[in-house]
Amino acid sequence: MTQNQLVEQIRLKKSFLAIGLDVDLNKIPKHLLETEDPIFEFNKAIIDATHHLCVSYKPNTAFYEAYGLKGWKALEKTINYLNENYPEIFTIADAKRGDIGNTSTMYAKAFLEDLAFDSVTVAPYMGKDSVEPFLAFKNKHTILLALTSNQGAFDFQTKTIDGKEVYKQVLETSKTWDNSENLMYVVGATKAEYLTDIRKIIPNSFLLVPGVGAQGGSLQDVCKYGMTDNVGLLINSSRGIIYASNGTDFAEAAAKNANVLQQEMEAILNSK
Ligand SMILES: O=c1ccn([C@@H]2O[C@H](COP(=O)(O)O)[C@@H](O)[C@H]2O)c(=O)[nH]1
Repeated sequence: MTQNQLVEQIRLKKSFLAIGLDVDLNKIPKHLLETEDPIFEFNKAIIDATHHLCVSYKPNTAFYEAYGLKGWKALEKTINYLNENYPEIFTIADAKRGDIGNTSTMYAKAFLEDLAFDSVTVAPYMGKDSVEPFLAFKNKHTILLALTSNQGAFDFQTKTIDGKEVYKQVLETSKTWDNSENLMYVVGATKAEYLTDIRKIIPNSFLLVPGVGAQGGSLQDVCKYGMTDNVGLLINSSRGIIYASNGTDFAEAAAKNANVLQQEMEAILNSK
């Protein structure tokens, strides 16, 4: 999917919501555990109930890898279900990969070619030759960790080296890499006050913004400081939506919570 197609979907649905599919078998409704593939059944019900309210789904691969082969199969079924039934949805494999070049190429093939996600999250720590293999995939997107939502972001990302914060160096340097037009960036909703500075460096790039909901980030603040003429934001909420209920009404309850965020987004878009 191209970025223009993503913007079209945002305008059509009046939503820039990315729903996180972080499936924990200890948290899903008990009746699903009796089915052959509880993770997929959970995802399918959530997707069918919420697809009209969001433009993206973001499975965090940790929640699938933790269940071994069964988890990986459920991830494959989930992305195939999305690509077959809702091809207009922008899909994100939140895998946070990155390694020496030939290994990165294999990671990129796994998520962008074999599983056919639209995008994958990548850590910038190993630099240019670890990220460019992901950027080489046409009409696919590499979402680089810039300033993350967790407390540990202050350990390295905000530290100053040679007079500039590390996260700013990540943003500036990554713009010089081959196929950098395929880059998007992760910026945590809990760091909204940094967005003014971030937008000075990457005025038009799409940002994936996790941290609204369970982590306490503010949608209003993120939009105030980070929104562009093309919206430029994908706001992620995972636990706050998918675990709205652990009863038989779980999908309906998830849709209710997603609807609250979509309505807020619509109001913000209408006010621009
Ligand atoms: O800086 C980051 C980068 C990634 N994440 C991931 O996003 C979701 C957030 O889930 P919530 O339940 O809405 O808190 C999860 O998959 C994280 O691993 C992040 O939170 N912060």
